[in-house]
Amino acid sequence: MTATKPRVILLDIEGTVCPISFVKDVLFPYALKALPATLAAEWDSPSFASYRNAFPTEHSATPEAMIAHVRDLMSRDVKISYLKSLQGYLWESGYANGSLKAPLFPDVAPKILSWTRDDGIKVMIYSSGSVAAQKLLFRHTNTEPSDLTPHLTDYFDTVNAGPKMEAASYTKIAAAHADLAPASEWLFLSDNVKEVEAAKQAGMQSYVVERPGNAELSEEDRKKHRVIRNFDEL
Ligand SMILES: CSCCC(=O)C(=O)COP(=O)(O)O
Ligand SMILES: [Mg+2]
Repeated sequence: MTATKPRVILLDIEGTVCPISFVKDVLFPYALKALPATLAAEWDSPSFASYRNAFPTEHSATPEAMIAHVRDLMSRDVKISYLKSLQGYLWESGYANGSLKAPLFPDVAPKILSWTRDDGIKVMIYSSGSVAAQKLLFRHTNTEPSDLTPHLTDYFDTVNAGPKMEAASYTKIAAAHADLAPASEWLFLSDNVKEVEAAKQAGMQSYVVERPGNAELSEEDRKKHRVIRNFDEL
């Protein structure tokens, strides 16, 4: 474990609990494939209005304009909240019909279970993916049990917490559960060095997670931050 044993562990998703390739090569193509039929069926439906109205007007005047904009954003992996909300909506059917299942790294589910059951640690999620998308992913994993949501205390995204590279977002998250622990007893785990730096600035403990398929870390990153390859190292 860490110097001061954490009472809350805050987990990033992509590149930390599951491979980046699941997001880029499975989830993104699923959303792009589902988009035209979804827009054809639901363009004027009240239940789709919040997703459509969240887009800038120039990109939501017609289904074709929206499809072109979504394609462009996804090709550049832009993590903007109106895209993330729409993606979560498009993935619902895939998780429901079993064609999507989140491939967690093998150490992830056992550690979430032992942290919460044996160590009394609360586990929460902070991802650029929408809270709705986070819940879908953890409800439909490749592990046993498949649904890990009963073991997760809370979920944060760029809407309810703010950008992941800003210290203020981590301060806001810690403040939302100030009854559990001060920021110094939170541990944030992420593949993104800039996110780790922001969490540390906010007073949290934070380590870089190096998983297969992640971006290379520089020697400087390795000197500045503790790097783990597996949650069993904690
Ligand atoms: C919540 S599932 C989809 C993941 C996603 O869209 C994403 O952008 C993940 O980013 P993260 O902050 O978890 O690295
Ligand atoms: Mg990540």
